[in-house]
Order: sequence, then C-alpha cells, then structure tokens
Amino acid sequence: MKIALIGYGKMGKMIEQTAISRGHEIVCIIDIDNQEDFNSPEFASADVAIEFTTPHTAYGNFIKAFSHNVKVVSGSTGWMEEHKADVERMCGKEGKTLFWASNFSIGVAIFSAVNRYLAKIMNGFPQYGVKMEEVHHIHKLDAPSGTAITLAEDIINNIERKEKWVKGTLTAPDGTMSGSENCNANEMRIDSIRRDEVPGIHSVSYDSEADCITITHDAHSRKGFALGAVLAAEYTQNHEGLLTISDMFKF
Ligand SMILES: NC(=O)C1=CN([C@@H]2O[C@H](COP(=O)(O)OP(=O)(O)OC[C@H]3O[C@@H](n4cnc5c(N)ncnc54)[C@H](OP(=O)(O)O)[C@@H]3O)[C@@H](O)[C@H]2O)C=CC1
Ligand SMILES: O=C(O)C1=N[C@H](C(=O)O)C[C@H](O)C1
Repeated sequence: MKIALIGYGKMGKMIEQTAISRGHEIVCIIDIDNQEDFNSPEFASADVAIEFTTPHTAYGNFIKAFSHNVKVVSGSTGWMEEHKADVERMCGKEGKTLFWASNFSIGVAIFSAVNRYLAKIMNGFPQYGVKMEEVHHIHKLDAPSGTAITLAEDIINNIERKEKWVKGTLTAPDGTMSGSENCNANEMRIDSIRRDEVPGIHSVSYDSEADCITITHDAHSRKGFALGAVLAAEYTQNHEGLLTISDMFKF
C-alpha cells in the first residue's frame, strides 16, 4: 500500500524501515519544515498517513490529512484532553477515519488485557491501594504518558473505589522530584520518571499491609511500536471511522 509519513523523528524513521520491510511504498514524508507537501499529489495519493509528531501538532495534522481525504493512523500522545470530542465528531457524522492508540505494541495490548483482568479482581479486595509508574526518555514532552492514562482509565472503569487518576510525582533527568506523593482515597496516582533513553516502562502496583503485586511492561526498543503502527495502517486501509487497538487485536 501507499503510505505517507507525518513526522520524521524517532518513530517516523523506524516506521519507514518497518513499512518498507513489509513491502509498502512511502510516497511522501512531511516534517515540520515542509508543511506545503500536505498539498502535493504524492500526499493525496496515500492510502493511509501515519502520524507521529507532538501533543500540540497532532490534531492540526489530522485536519490537514482529512481535507485531502487521506485516512490517518496516529500514535501522538497528549492531545486527547483538548480534542477528543472534535475527533469523535469528525470520525462519526463527518465520515473521516482515524486509528489512534496511545501504544501500538502487541506486548502492551496483552499487558492491557492483563491490567483489566487484574483490576476486575482487585475490585473485590479494598485492602489494596493502586498506583502507577511510567519511565521514559528525557526528550518526552508529555507526562503522564498516553499509555499510562489509557491503563489508568481501564483501572478506574473496573474498580469502583477509584474515580479518577491524578498526576503524582515527576522525577526530572537530574533526579529532582516535583509534584505530590499524596492523593485522595478515590484517586489513583501516576508517577512519571524521565531518564536517559528509556523507550518506555509501565508498572501498575497494588499494595496492601500484607504484600505488593506489580505488573510491568518494559519495551526493549521502539520496534514493537513501529510494527504495530504499520499493522494498524494495513487494517485502516479496509476499515472506517474511529478505530483503535482493540478493533485490531480481539482477545
Ligand atoms: N502510540 C505509540 O505506540 C507511541 C507513541 N509515541 C508518541 O509519538 C509522538 C512522536 O514520538 P517520537 O517520534 O519519539 O518524537 P520525535 O520528537 O522524535 O519526532 C517527532 C517529529 O515530528 C516533527 N514535527 C513536529 N511538528 C510537526 C508538524 N506540525 N508536522 C510534521 N512533523 C512535525 C518533529 O520535527 P522537529 O524535531 O524538527 O520539531 C520530529 O521530527 C509523541 O507524542 C510520542 O509520545 C511514541 C512512541 C510510541
Ligand atoms: O514518547 C514516547 O516515547 C512514547 N510514548 C507513548 C506514550 O506516551 O505512552 C508510547 C510509548 O510509551 C513511548
């Protein structure tokens, strides 16, 4: 299939390699300094555009791609709070297509299923508190990570005593910590750590007076995210509307 890339950073470059290795053609690459290429015939010829940019540019890129009738797969995080309702409208009544996932790796899809299952069990055991920790590289612009927010939403949907997630502590690359270690009984804390070149570690911990249960997903590299994004593009070529990982992997 014909793929356009929007964003040619760490993920864009890895997706390019993965897409070519699966026999796809990259017809257009748009980064911050060649925005005019959105209006090129090459961009319009793409079956799907794969978008990995920044929290502040993702939504604008969706609009530009939709205006050329190009479907979008996006992994950009940090834009949902502001634009979720608009995107739902565009991909509903207005007939546009966006596949978005906070994390495209197959391992995180499996980890998410385990997270939901464990949360359902923990709903019956109020002696356990729950908190989350995510660790990422020092270049990451958003905190908490999109993956942590998705995992937290799944926990809150399954544990009646938890009503919302809150930002906990943020540990900066120099080791200094800001934010709060405290939260109310109905809140779930997400702590963020920014360190070296870590691709992404997510842990959910349930702690009681007797013991602690922790589940962790630790990405060894960005390859798993890139493969998932290309698989999502293959899926999106033949599907419509607002799509996500649970549409593609059914378990
Ligand atoms: N869902 C998932 O599985 C994953 C999601 N992500 C998310 O993807 C996003 C990108 O990550 P990553 O590739 O590591 O980040 P990078 O910073 O390495 O790459 C982002 C690229 O987008 C470019 N860019 C900025 N603004 C625009 C714009 N308006 N149009 C086109 N390109 C633009 C940047 O250019 P310049 O550097 O010149 O500003 C840069 O080349 C982040 O939001 C991250 O959280 C990351 C990994 C996995
Ligand atoms: O910025 C990153 O690198 C990553 N971002 C995503 C997120 O915010 O969850 C996915 C992955 O953890 C890597």
